[in-house]
Amino acid sequence: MTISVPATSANLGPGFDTLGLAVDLRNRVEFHPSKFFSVSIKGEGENNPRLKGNNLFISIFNDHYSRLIKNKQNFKFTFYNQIPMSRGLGSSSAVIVSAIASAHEAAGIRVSKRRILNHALVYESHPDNITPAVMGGFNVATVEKNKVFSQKKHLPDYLKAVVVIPNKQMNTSKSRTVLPKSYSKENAVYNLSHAALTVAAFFNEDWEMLKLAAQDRFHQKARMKTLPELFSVQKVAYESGALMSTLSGSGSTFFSLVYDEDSAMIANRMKQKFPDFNVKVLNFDNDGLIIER
Ligand SMILES: Nc1ncnc2c1ncn2[C@@H]1O[C@H](COP(=O)(O)OP(=O)(O)OP(=O)(O)O)[C@@H](O)[C@H]1O
Ligand SMILES: N[C@@H](CCO)C(=O)O
Repeated sequence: MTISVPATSANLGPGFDTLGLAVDLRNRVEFHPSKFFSVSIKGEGENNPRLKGNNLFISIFNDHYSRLIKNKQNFKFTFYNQIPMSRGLGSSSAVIVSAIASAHEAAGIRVSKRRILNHALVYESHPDNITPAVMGGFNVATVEKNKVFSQKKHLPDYLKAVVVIPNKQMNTSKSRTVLPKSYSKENAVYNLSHAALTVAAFFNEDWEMLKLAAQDRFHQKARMKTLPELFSVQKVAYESGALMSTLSGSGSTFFSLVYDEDSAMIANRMKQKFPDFNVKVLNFDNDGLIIER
């Protein structure tokens, strides 16, 4: 059985803990019953011995598998990881979603994407990464009574993502500690109106509106100050024609949405200006979680 889940870019400027989209960079896990438990990792994390033992995937898989089925069975897992860890591209969501989906598949239980998403909420309380990880596309999501309520918009293939990935990791829980404890009414209204405009611009495909809409007063500045080169990344992205350019999730990656025809030029400029950062042009992903039986 093979399960794969895409990377995600959350917040999208003003949509803190609310907006997110999926990009075509996937973590894939293959597994089958085996006499002995074993884990092998290829790609991101392959040189991290900690991941072979006490792995977030394995603990969530075990939680669900033991809940779903009485018989104990060992599995051989092979991970093919493309999503860099703690860089704001939803690596933890991909692991959480793939572990829950894998446990259900291993137990022979078919379950809807919506159920998987609601289970994922137990491990990541904000829905902005887990929702696009499961559903694909652009999503607006909220949580009520421990359930995710979301709306999805497919993203057209004439748009691309340019991601600039610094070497520096930014752990989400640590990156949340630099945020203000409260916001003024003025700033709350600013973010509310800009997030609403961002959603409307995505659904109406008014891409030129995004640059104005995607401005934020909640989280970006405080986080970008911990890696000040990110201010230059955003400036160069906009000067080069990006339609929106925002801190991806809790950082450290910077995400830009661009027209396909501009993507190579914008990526090349980023590579020249920021030679120490990893620059990638990615397609958007409209599939989310994929289960191959
Ligand atoms: N491939 C993986 N295998 C096992 N655990 C992983 C894997 N990828 C990520 N993790 C776990 O998720 C943690 C990273 O989560 P964190 O929320 O800090 O970053 P992120 O999800 O990449 O960023 P963001 O939520 O801002 O998009 C890692 O420290 C590790 O515990
Ligand atoms: N909304 C989350 C995304 C990262 O998981 C944050 O900004 O902390």
